[in-house]
Amino acid sequence: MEDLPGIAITGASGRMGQMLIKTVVESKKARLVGAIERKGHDWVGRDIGEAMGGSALGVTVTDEPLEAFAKAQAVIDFTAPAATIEFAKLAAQARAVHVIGTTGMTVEDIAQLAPCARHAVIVRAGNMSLGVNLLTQLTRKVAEALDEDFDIEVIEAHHHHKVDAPSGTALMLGEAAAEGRGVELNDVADRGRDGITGARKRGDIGFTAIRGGDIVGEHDILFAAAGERIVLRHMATDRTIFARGALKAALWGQTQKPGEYDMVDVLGL
Ligand SMILES: NC(=O)C1=CN([C@@H]2O[C@H](COP(=O)(O)OP(=O)(O)OC[C@H]3O[C@@H](n4cnc5c(N)ncnc54)[C@H](OP(=O)(O)O)[C@@H]3O)[C@@H](O)[C@H]2O)C=CC1
Ligand SMILES: O=C(O)C1=N[C@H](C(=O)O)C[C@H](O)C1
Repeated sequence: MEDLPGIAITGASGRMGQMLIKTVVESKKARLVGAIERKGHDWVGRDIGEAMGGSALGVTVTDEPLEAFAKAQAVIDFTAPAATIEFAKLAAQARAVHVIGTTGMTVEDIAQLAPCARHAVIVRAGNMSLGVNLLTQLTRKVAEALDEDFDIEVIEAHHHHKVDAPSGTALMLGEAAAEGRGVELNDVADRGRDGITGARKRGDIGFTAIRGGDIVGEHDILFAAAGERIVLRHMATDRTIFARGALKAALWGQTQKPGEYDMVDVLGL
């Protein structure tokens, strides 16, 4: 057991934080060594298992990330952009693999990860599931095969707590479609329509975000032309798919050189 890679989970009380803790505890390939919450959180100082309403797991929730990261071989982080940038610096200091599921990061945020990746492995993806990462490959292929007679729209739906839009997954799919077309997503993305928008611009890649109830995550890539439509779809019904992918990335990262990677690298797609 002591030989298994130790995993620390940030944002331990969050929807993904709790799912990750369960996934690591149930895994035979890793052990839970840290649970981190922010200063002032009422879980700090409590056993993480008990705080989650179950039996004790022998790991006390801490608000000292560096101490926790120093005991870990990997940090799995599904929190918020500002927190993730700070955690990246600390994970690099601790030479721990940093698996980042956090979405809503700007280009400037992402640029701040590069110096950290000189010292530690970073695996970052807007979606850690096998299905979505396979779908990015399919999206690229379909976009490559079709010309601009086919309008591309990415439509995503998530629960009403989600704070960022378009989702990280929608942006991954949009990037894949743009790559397939041989264009820069930034040049063609249409991210918000309201009022008199004018007719759709040929070659644009549109994004629509639906928010409601407890939808875990649904993504359609629509290729619409005169007289026909193709829809590629992924539907997540359980967050374990993201947690399992993140744990796989944490274990995969143990044997990699420092640098920035994504789930396509991890899954070998
Ligand atoms: N890549 C993927 O496969 C997936 C990515 N996600 C992404 O993961 C992230 C988290 O999602 P979810 O679990 O639903 O969100 P939650 O709001 O349930 O959890 C977020 C956690 O992060 C903590 N946190 C937020 N800001 C800070 C901070 N500045 N310092 C320390 N801790 C902080 C929160 O603490 P507090 O409650 O105190 O604010 C909370 O515990 C989102 O960006 C989401 O899009 C989600 C699912 C899959
Ligand atoms: O916030 C979520 O819940 C999810 N976020 C990720 C995203 O932004 O794409 C992944 C998944 O869809 C769930």
